[in-house]
Amino acid sequence: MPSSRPYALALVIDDDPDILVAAQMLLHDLFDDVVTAASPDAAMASVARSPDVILLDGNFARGATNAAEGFRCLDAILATDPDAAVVLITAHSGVQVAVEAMKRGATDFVSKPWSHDRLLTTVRTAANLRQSRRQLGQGEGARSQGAAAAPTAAALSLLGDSPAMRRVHSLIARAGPTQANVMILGENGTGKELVARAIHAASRRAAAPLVTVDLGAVAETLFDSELFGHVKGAFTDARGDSIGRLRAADGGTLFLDEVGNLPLHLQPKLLTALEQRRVTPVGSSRSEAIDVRVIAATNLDHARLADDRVFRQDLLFRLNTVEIELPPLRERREDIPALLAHYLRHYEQRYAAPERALPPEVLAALVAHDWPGNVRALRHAAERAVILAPGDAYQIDDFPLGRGAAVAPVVAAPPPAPAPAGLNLDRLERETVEAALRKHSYNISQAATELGLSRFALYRRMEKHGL
Ligand SMILES: Nc1ncnc2c1ncn2[C@@H]1O[C@H](COP(=O)(O)OP(=O)(O)OP(=O)(O)O)[C@@H](O)[C@H]1O
Repeated sequence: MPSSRPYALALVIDDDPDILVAAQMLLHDLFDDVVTAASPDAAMASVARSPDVILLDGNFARGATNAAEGFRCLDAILATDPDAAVVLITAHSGVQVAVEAMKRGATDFVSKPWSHDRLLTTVRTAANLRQSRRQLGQGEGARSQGAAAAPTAAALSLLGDSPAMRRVHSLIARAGPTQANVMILGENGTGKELVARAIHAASRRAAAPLVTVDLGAVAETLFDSELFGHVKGAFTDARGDSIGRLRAADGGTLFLDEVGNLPLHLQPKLLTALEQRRVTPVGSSRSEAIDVRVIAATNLDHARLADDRVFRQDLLFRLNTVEIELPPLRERREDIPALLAHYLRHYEQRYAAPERALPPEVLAALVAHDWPGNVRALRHAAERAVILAPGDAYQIDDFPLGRGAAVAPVVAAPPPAPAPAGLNLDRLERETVEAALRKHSYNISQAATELGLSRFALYRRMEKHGL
């Protein structure tokens, strides 16, 4: 029976047994299997199993702080598997270590001690990136050729041939190679992050890192340190220097996800850093120059963004030199067949399931569905159908479209299958999550707040229930 966890394998390489146990427990919800290794040498056999993500400690020798061993291991991993998503663990390291790791091809970094949500978000982003690299067949070649080869490949992963998507592709092709800041607007799940990646890949910065900050997930109290970094001793937990996301993106692209969630009183700090192109780490008296191109994304619509009680217009002006709007899927239904075909084939291969037919009346009902969760929901629905479909052809009730969902009258959606006995708690959870999502029109941040969950925890539950 295929598992409902989103990823297959994580590898954690660290000489501290406590870290290995903690990471194993934490990652277990996301990965079918979490394997550990206490040294780089011991890890290489597991690297050959193509983990979705590799967490790698920088230092193994006693007292070492320059991450030399970690870098050697990173090089060896990328030589074996150029698509590997490696997240470097940078405890007590100087800020240069994180920068150097990203330059050498690490996907991201986390500092010890980590917050659980932060680690899970980083790991998940890294695993998704690996998945898209593999889907694109990108490897060392594409990464080092950077701007020349990557744009077409990255743009290819953005499916859809509707007039709206053609406009999006054309804007990516035109704005990508420039230095212009780009603002991407669209409901949750419409593909804003994919567009950000495609723009970065089409830019002259493609060989440098794309660093993401989810402004919906950064705690207000950690905002300064997360964005601008801190120096050792700046506050109680600051046991080493931390580079901060803006400097980590130096030379590359900074992706400000959910920028509309940034509280009004913190917006001037971001604006100042972007205007002056300098950041001052917490606890430091010296500012540092940064060279970043900014891509921002939000699910706020134009009207909300234009309201200066929600968003400072001077910050908006700095961010939206070019604006790319991703319409909801219900306004570009002609893209649905290609997306369905792609994700059904994708999950059939992933789960070694038979390639089933999609009868025209089922396709018609899926095209007529309103998809309030947009492409993300369609993708999850395809995965559930691949796992659950009993026959040779897909039926409409193999797809979890949600109670009360708008489905074409041609084929009425049957009521959802009753929950198996003994799983009532599961059913209640699903219904509650679904109700919160509908109440907030699939605005993930608002639904998460109402449910008392982090955005990440809500995503996990959506994935679990195929919402
Ligand atoms: N045009 C597309 N072609 C193929 N897959 C897509 C497309 N658009 C979105 N997806 C898939 O849908 C999912 C959600 O996309 P993405 O994370 O880019 O959306 P988002 O708008 O950034 O969402 P959120 O606002 O909730 O963070 C991803 O799995 C992505 O691969």
